[in-house]
Amino acid sequence: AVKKPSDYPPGPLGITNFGHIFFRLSEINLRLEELKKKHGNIISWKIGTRLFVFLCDPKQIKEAFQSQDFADRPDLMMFSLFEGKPKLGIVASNGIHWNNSRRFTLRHLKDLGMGKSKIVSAVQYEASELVKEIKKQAGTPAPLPQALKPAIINVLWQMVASIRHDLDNEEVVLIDKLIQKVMENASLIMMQDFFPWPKNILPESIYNWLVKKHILIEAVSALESSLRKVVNEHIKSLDESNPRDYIDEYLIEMKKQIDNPESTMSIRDLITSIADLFDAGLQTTTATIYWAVFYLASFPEVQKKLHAEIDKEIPKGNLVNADDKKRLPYTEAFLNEVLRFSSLIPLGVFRSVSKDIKFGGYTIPKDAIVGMLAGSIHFDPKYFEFPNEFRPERFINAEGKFESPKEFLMAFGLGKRQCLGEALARMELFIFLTTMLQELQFSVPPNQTIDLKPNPFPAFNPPKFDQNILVTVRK
Ligand code: HEM
Repeated sequence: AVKKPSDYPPGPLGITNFGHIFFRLSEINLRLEELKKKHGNIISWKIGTRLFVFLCDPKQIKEAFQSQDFADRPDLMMFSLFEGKPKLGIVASNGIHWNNSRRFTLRHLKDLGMGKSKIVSAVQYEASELVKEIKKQAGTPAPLPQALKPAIINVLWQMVASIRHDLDNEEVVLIDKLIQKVMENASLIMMQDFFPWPKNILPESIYNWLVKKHILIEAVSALESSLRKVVNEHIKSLDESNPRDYIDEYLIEMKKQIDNPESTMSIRDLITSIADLFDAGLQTTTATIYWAVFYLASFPEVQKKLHAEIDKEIPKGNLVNADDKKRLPYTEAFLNEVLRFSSLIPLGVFRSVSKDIKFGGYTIPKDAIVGMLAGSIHFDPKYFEFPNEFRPERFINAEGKFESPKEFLMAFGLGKRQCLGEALARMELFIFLTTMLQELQFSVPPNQTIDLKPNPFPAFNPPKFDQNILVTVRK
């Protein structure tokens, strides 16, 4: 438990109890807006046994998140599916474990912009297969096809393990089903993170029953064993002179490092890193593509400009390449506006401080959980004019070129732990959406509406996925 120092940042008094947080977690953004008005740019808020500090000012967020002092992740179950200490993989690990896993993975992702990247080819292929699937529902109002998620999963599997499934193959969504199962129980996992005290007063079996521990254990061990199977197959078929993918490269590097006492590489770390890539890369990319399609349908004048730009630069029948972006400033502006307007991760991904830190005139105590109000900044007229309007033009400068206000658009976080998949995600969004727009038009079905409010979910803004959309094949 965190002690409150006398100069801790201002915030609501007392401890926010379980009932409040359990039922109102999805309204946490609204509550934070109120707190910001009342207390200023650095707020502290005790939720259960943990002290949260939320940063609201872009300059301060930048200063904090870029410094090593704020580079840790808190020790929360919600970040790491696999138990054990120290935490392995990328998302939940800290210190040398994090440093090594992040560096290795970034190196693997580095040549995404290049013409011959295997991952780019995989994205192009999945995009064209997906367009075929979407065409099947032309003329009939229906939700976007199930195939969208398998297409994104295939890209990740190609990169990690050179695996591809047909978009209607059940096996491809297995990994998604397992992650979903864990997510469905997110509030119970959070209860264990923030309200561990019942553990001390209840018999262990009753506590475990209450938090449905068996569901979590089952899902996590199924996930682990399916990833282990893939890794074992790679160990058997590895040809060191011809690495196929992320797993092969990891195995080769691990062997090279075998006598290095600083090495943190292990099969368990590899499996955790793969789970992290799926966990961090799947829901996020899928949800953003859904948002983009709902905006296209809702703002037809924007879609018209996109069609015009794409028809001129990369007409139907031409493969879209990662570096075509330069020739499509409006498309690039649209994608950035999608990221702003959806603000998928409105509070960032929590960080923590490993010692007491003096910051902004306050002390942020060791082990405090630090979030940032990215979503609120995205809708602040100080940083984005007419923030409630969907306006890709805001990112186009006087010369007609794309220009991003990098310091205010925080969709991928920033600093030391900035999204490691940002380049991959941006490339996927660009190729998927441009390929779709070459051939398709999206609209709101007659006499129906599309709700652009997110599905209520704590600290995550997914769209209402099941809404109908009308697809027309372009002539
Ligand atoms: C539109 C899609 C995506 C969004 C909006 C997004 C957003 C984010 C955000 C906000 C963070 C936290 C950064 C911070 O702490 O400052 C993050 C971290 C991360 N993301 Fe993404 N992400 C996306 C796609 C992806 C993809 C495709 C991958 C990889 C396959 C990925 C892998 C990761 C990893 C591994 C981390 C943890 C980095 C670390 O702790 O060092 N993300 N992402």
